[in-house]
Amino acid sequence: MATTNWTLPDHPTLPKGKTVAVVVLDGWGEASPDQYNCIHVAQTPVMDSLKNGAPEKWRLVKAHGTAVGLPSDDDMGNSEVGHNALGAGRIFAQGAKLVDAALASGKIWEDEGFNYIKESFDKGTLHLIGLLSDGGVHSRLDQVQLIVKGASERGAKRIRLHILTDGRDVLDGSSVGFVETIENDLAQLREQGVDARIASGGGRMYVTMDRYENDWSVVKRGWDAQVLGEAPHKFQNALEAVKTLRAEPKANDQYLPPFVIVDESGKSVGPIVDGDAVVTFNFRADRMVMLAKALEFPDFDKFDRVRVPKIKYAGMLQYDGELKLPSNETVKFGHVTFFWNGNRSGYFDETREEYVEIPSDSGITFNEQPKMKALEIAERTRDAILSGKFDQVRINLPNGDMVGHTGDIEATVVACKAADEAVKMVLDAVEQVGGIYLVTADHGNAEDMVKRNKAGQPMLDKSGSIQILTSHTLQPVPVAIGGPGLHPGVRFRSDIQTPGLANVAATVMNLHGFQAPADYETTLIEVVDK
Ligand SMILES: O=C(O)[C@H](O)COP(=O)(O)O
Ligand SMILES: [Mn+2]
Ligand SMILES: [Mn+2]
Repeated sequence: MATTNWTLPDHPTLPKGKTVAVVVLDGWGEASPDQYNCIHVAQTPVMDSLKNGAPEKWRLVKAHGTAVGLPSDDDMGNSEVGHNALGAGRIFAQGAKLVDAALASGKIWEDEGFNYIKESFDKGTLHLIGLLSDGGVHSRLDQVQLIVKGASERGAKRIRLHILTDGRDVLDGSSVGFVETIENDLAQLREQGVDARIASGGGRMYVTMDRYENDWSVVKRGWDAQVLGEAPHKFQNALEAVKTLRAEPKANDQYLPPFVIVDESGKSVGPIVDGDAVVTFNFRADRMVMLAKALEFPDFDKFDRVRVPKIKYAGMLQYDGELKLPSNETVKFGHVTFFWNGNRSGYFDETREEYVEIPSDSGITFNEQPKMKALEIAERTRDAILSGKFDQVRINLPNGDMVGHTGDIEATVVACKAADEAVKMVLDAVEQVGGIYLVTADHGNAEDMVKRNKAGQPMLDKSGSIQILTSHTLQPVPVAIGGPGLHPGVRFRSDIQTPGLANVAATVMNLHGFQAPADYETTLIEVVDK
C-alpha cells in the first residue's frame, strides 16, 4: 500500500524557525463605517494601524457562502466553517451543504443512520431535537420540514419535536414564525393520520445547546424536558408557549425557559422512552456534542439523568470524528482546536501540541462582561510566545462575536476595544522574539449590528426602533501579516481576486518556511526582491 508522504517541500525563499502567531478575531468583519459598526466606533488603534500602516500586508478575504463550503453566497459565515477553512486550507462542503445534498438525492433515506432508527418506527416514537430556525448555522428549518415529511412517508407514525428557539443566528422574535410554520406542517400530518406534535422547547442558550462542556446545567434542563417530560412551564401547544414566554419582560428567543407540552390531564405528550428513536437535526457539531454524550455514554457523571432510555440515536452528521459521536470550556476553546482540526477532538500529537483553555465566565450574558477573558488569553499567548517552545501559537479572541450576539451595541464597542488591546499584547511579544504574526477573523459580526434593507439602510420594526442584528454577517474579514521575522520582500499577491479563509493555511505554511501541498488553496503571499 502506498504511504502518504506528509513532508512539506521547503519554501524557495522564506526561512524556517520563526515563531508565528496566528490570531483569529471572532466575529470581526469589514463594513462601511457608521454608528452600528462597533469596530468602527470602538477605539481599535492596533487593528487600525495594521489596516492603514502597510497596504501590501493587509487585505480582505471572503468568510461566508461558497468560499467556506456553504450552500450559497446568501449564507453568512460562522465559526465552524470559518475555522474549518482556516485549518484545512481547502474548501470542503460543510454540514449544511452535505445535508442538502443527501435530502435532494434521497440518499439520506438509504443511509445506515436512517435504517437504524427506522427499526423503532413500528412500536416507538421518532423524536427530533434541534434548533428551529433558518439561520443555516446549526440547522435549517426547511431541512427539518423535509425530514419530518420524509420520515412520516417512510413509516414514522408518532413524531415528537423538541425545539430550541434561536434569536442568535436570526432576529430575536422570529421563533414565533418558525413555530407557526412547523405547526402547520404537523397539523397536516395529523390530518393524514400521523401523530405528530411538538413536545418540548426552550431557548438555545439556556436549554441544551451549551458547548465545550461550559455549563452542563444547560444540557440538563433540556434533558429534563425532552427525555423526562418535566419543565417549569407547561402549555397545551408550542405556539402558545413561545408567545406567552416571550411576553415576559426582557424575554429573548435565545434564553426562553424550558417548557413541555402537556395533554388535558397535564401529562407531557412526548417524553423519550425505551424503544424510541432520537435524531438531533443540527448539522453543526459543537452545540450537540454534549447532548450526544448524555444520550450515548453508559457512564456519565455530568448530571443525574434519572432515567436513561434505550433508544436508537442518530445525528445529522457525525459530530466528533475522534469520539465517534453519535456512535453510529469555554465558549470558544474548541474553535481553534476542534473546528480547526476538522471537527476532531483531542491532540494530533501530544508531544508537539499544547491546548490551553481559558475558562469563560458562566451564567451571564456577555454584554455584562464584554471584555470577557481577552486579557487572560493575551497574557497566556504572550507567555507562550516568549517561552520559545512553540513554532506556532494560535488563538481565538471571542469578544466581537460573543458580545455581538447579545445585540447590545454599547457592550460590543467595549468588546472590540478589549480584543484590540489583546492583539497589542500578542504583537508586542512577537516583536520581542523577532517573530511573525498573521491576524485574521473567522466571519463578521460586530461590524454590523443592524438589519439593513437592500440599499444598506437600517430597517425599523413596527414600533419604529431599529432592528438589531444579533447574527453574523456576509462581510469579508481582514488578514494582516507582519512582525520583525517577516522577510522584507513578502507582500500580498494582487493576482488572486477573491480569496477566502481557505487561502490562509498555505500562507501560514509559507511563513513557517514551507510550501503547502498541491491541493491547498493558493497562498496569499509572494516574495519580491528588496
Ligand atoms: O453557536 C453560536 O454561538 C452561533 O450560532 C454562531 O456563532 P459562532 O459560529 O461564532 O460560534
Ligand atoms: Mn466565530
Ligand atoms: Mn458567533
